[in-house]
Amino acid sequence: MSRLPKIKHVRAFVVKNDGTGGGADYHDQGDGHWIDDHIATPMAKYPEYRQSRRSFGINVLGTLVVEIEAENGVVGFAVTTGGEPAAYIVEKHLARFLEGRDPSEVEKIWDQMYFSTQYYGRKGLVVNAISGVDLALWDLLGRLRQEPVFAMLGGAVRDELTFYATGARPDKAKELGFIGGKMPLHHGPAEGEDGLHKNLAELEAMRNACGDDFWLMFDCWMALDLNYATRLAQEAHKLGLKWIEEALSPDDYWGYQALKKKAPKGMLVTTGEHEATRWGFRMLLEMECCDIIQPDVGWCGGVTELIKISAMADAKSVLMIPHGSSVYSYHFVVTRHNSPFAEFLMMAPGADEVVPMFHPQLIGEPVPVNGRLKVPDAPGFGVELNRDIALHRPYAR
Ligand SMILES: C[C@H](O)[C@H](O)CC(=O)C(=O)O
Ligand SMILES: [Mg+2]
Repeated sequence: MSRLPKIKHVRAFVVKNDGTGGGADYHDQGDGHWIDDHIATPMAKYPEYRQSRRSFGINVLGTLVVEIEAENGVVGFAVTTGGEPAAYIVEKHLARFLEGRDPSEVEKIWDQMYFSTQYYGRKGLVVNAISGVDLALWDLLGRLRQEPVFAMLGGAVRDELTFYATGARPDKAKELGFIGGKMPLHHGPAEGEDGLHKNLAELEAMRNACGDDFWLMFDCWMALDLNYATRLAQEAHKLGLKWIEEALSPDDYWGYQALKKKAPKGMLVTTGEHEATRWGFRMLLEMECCDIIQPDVGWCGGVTELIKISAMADAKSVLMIPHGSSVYSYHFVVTRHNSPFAEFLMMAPGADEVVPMFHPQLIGEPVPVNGRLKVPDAPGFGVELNRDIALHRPYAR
């Protein structure tokens, strides 16, 4: 019988971007930021949506903040994306499966959240909302038990995390001590041979700047077709590209299966950032679609689901390197042998300095120094919600 206080209240907030950065909705940045500068996307076949991802609405959702308060006043929280529609789902649908319940019932609560929404959910926004609640629940549990989340997950298997950086300046990432640099792909199939050559020229410039041993990767953000991805992989292999990421639509399991067979020997095929749940990842793993899966713990179903996804990958000797998600990833990665390094998203506009990934929403968000980080051992995820930001609760009950 658990001695924990019961859950009293679940609250969902949205955050107005005050212009200092998108926080969990990291694509919600101002003009001139590298993350919105002519990046290849599935929408780039329409010239009017090619230059900026904000032009087609990449930032419409915004951040979701979930708070879960226990009867003794202790509050756990999490931030992810999903904004107002996710806040609606949390308050109007999911909260009922938590309020009045024992916070240690993570499995039962997850199961009820997922199967009660399955008829309109399964992936995307609804699983984002479930992930936010699940992360807030793990944060609350950690605070009630006075343990960091990584300890509740079985404990750290290494002393510190090692990071690669995602951003437009791998040369700067190298100077800052990262083990590799993942570059956004700037040109997709609609920009033809000229675009392909520009992509390769950028890679070559970074290879020359970074030297032969530094990892360089391309993030293709679902923008390519199989033919283009295969050509890019073959040409980029000559320049030592380590992996080609999310080249195709997340729904095209067959395409990924073919790409993995066609990619040059030694080049890794990675994907999964926009995949969700154990069932989605089972498809990627059983169809042998990739060498590394990249679930985002704030989108794939939270920690409770990532435990299952990670175990499946481990059994198949596939690495699991989560996408972004700051502390929510770090607490998981440090506990798993098949997650030997982590991603750090460079949120400085020029990708040339290390700033907190979810700024300004978290207080105490740790950042890598010299490409390394010891995961803080404060209770829960070890961060606090910045209450100076404009929080708004649209569906208060
Ligand atoms: C750089 C990518 O287009 C995207 O914004 C981030 C991402 O996919 C990743 O960090 O991985
Ligand atoms: Mg990516």
